[in-house]
Amino acid sequence: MTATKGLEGIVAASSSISSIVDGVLTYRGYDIDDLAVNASFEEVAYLLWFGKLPNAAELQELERDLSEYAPIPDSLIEQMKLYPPDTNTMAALRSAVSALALYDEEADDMSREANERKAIKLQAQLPTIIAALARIRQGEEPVAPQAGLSIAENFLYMLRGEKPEETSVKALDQALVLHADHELNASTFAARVTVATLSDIYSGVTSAIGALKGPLHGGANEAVMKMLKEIGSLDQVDSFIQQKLDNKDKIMGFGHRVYKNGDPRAKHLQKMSSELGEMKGDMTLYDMSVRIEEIVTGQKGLKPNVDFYSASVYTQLGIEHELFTPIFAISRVSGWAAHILEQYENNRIIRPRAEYVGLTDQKYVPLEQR
Ligand SMILES: CC(=O)SCCNC(=O)CCNC(=O)[C@H](O)C(C)(C)COP(=O)(O)OP(=O)(O)OC[C@H]1O[C@@H](n2cnc3c(N)ncnc32)[C@H](O)[C@@H]1OP(=O)(O)O
Ligand SMILES: O=C([O-])CC(=O)C(=O)O
Repeated sequence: MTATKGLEGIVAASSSISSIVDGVLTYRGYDIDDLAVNASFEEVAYLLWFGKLPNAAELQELERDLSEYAPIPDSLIEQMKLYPPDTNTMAALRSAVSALALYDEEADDMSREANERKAIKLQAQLPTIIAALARIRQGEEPVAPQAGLSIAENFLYMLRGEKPEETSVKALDQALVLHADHELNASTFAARVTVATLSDIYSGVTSAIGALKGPLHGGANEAVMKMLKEIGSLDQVDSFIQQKLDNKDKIMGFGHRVYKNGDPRAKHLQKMSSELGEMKGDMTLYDMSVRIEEIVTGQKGLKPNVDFYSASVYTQLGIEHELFTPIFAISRVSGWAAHILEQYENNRIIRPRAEYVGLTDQKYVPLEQR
């Protein structure tokens, strides 16, 4: 038995949700380039969960359910107020989502119907939790979700306490579409491993949030913004990046396990970053990002992934970097839930083997002789 480090190239599940073939990403057979410019995030969530695009009545019903489930229990808000003020937002989100299960009477109901309902509840409640965590951290009262708003609009509304302008809503909605699912990425795999024991959907999503938090995965978008802040200005980019490359440090937001010729989502985020910069009349972050890309791609052949330009996009939307990875979770919970439902439908416990490389033939030595 020989292990493959990082399971590279191992096909560990069959799935009909999303695919990456020759650098083309599709959700249920629809090219991400098509969905990114045409579909709303709610349509995409429906597509991932139910395998087809919704008709008008189906979409309306989903939007109504999302609005109905968006409020979170008052006692959960009180609990979140007790979290230490400087807590990492992903750690707080992980705890709050785990706690959410305690308030759901059907948390352990394993029927398909109940699990679909819980998928919609989780999708509806994650934005409410994240906006509440952000406001609590600022010393402000959480703003309750407003019925009838899209997920993107409601999130920005709950965050800011006032209705956002159309351009921001559109940009965030498109970013949510782009992040919704991605085959067997680390957090989705974590979710599938967890629920393959027939544990509940909340356990699966809590595991996934833990996996998404790391800087090699979803946490990279926050790391990119920290790097841009540390660099500070366009004229500092060359020396900063060169030093990192010389030290063999990783440049966050670059590289990918599957895409070697570029992440198809990155170009949409780059375009958005440029457009938002132009609208704000400040191209600094965009120009810095483009220069970083020129150097890293030029010298290492590494291309930006989905996390690279999302950092400047979210900053241009006035969002603080502590919320970048949680926003990724707002989108990706749609994909996690789709994979969890798929795993339950055709389940077998996920239990691979390990190649043992430790000591052998050891004999027990009594404590007093050690
Ligand atoms: C949503 C997402 O999860 S997208 C990914 C987000 N993560 C990041 O942006 C973090 C930075 N990137 C990385 O750490 C990696 O590219 C990963 C984790 C995305 C993929 O990892 P792997 O498939 O294991 O690639 P691996 O680390 O083996 O990289 C291959 C080579 O490229 C180098 N490399 C990969 N990414 C980078 C990078 N961002 N900066 C500098 N060098 C890099 C590696 O050091 C390695 O070099 P070597 O062969 O000389 O040792
Ligand atoms: O697929 C991966 O390994 C990481 C990624 O891009 C994602 O989860 O969107």
